[in-house]
Amino acid sequence: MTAIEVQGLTKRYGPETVVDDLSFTVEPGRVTGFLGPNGAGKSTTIKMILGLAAPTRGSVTIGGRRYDELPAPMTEVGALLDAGAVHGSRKAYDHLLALAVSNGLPRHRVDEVLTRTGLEKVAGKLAGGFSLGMRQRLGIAGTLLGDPRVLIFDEPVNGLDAEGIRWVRDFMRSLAREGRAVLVSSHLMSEMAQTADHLVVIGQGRLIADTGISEFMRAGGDGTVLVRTPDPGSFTRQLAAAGATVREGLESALVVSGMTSEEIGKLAAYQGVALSELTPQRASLEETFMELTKDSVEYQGVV
Ligand SMILES: Nc1ncnc2c1ncn2[C@@H]1O[C@H](COP(=O)(O)OP(=O)(O)OP(=O)(O)O)[C@@H](O)[C@H]1O
Repeated sequence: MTAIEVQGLTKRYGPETVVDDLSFTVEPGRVTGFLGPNGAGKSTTIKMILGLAAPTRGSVTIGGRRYDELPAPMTEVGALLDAGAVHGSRKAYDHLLALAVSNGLPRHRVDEVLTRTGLEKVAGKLAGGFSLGMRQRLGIAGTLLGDPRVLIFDEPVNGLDAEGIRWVRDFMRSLAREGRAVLVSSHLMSEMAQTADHLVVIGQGRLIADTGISEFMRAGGDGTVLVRTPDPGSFTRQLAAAGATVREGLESALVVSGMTSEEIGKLAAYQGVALSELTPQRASLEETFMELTKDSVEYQGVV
């Protein structure tokens, strides 16, 4: 069953339409990256999924029901919007216990989620003394208390160091491997490249792309092929005769468009030309993302 279904979702604040007729689904068993530049409407969408903001139009359901129709929300969806939202004067264990008890969840879940997030040794310490990475783990532990099938994380790696980022990434992937639906928002494509299986990209509240990560990577190819050969001059003429367009790249490399790497390889073999490199060029994911969203960035930098 589709875990999260967003249909025609629209949110206006006064005259501003911050989420504009957005439709997408979040499926179980994969990490869906929810990407968009700052101000694109990601947080507002997540708030509507969680019933924290009312849609102006459209609907969003979790497992077929609106959030406010879920009898025990924490057993169906876990969400972390702001890892800082923890009482600093509470011990990690007590923070989780309070959450569990107030939601009618059994105490043993507290120990289970502490172990799962590697916090068992610091369970008795005050959350106020935690590093950002530890607070993030504590926040994630809280989302797991009800063992939900759907998890939502809003910019979970913001401000974390490399080790913290790696931990969060691996953790999201392990949750998806268990068959859970994981929705993770980010304004950084590079974060998503290593975490997400699927991407939903928005800009100015509108859907820009809803695609598998590998399709997104393929779309990033700009279609050129980098070729190196000891005699670039004569191979350039042969390529041009075969219909390709060739320009000179760095260090006498040839940047060829209009032919695939396979066709170029065959031509070289046919002509008896030695190649020392034959590499299809791809724009980086970050470049593809910037290109896709450039028209929808709220405030363009002025150079
Ligand atoms: N309660 C509100 N009242 C008025 N405008 C709001 C409100 N909440 C958000 N907005 C506006 O809606 C737009 C989208 O904000 P939102 O926080 O959803 O974007 P975002 O994609 O999550 O970006 P960020 O990563 O910067 O949080 C912004 O222009 C923001 O100023």
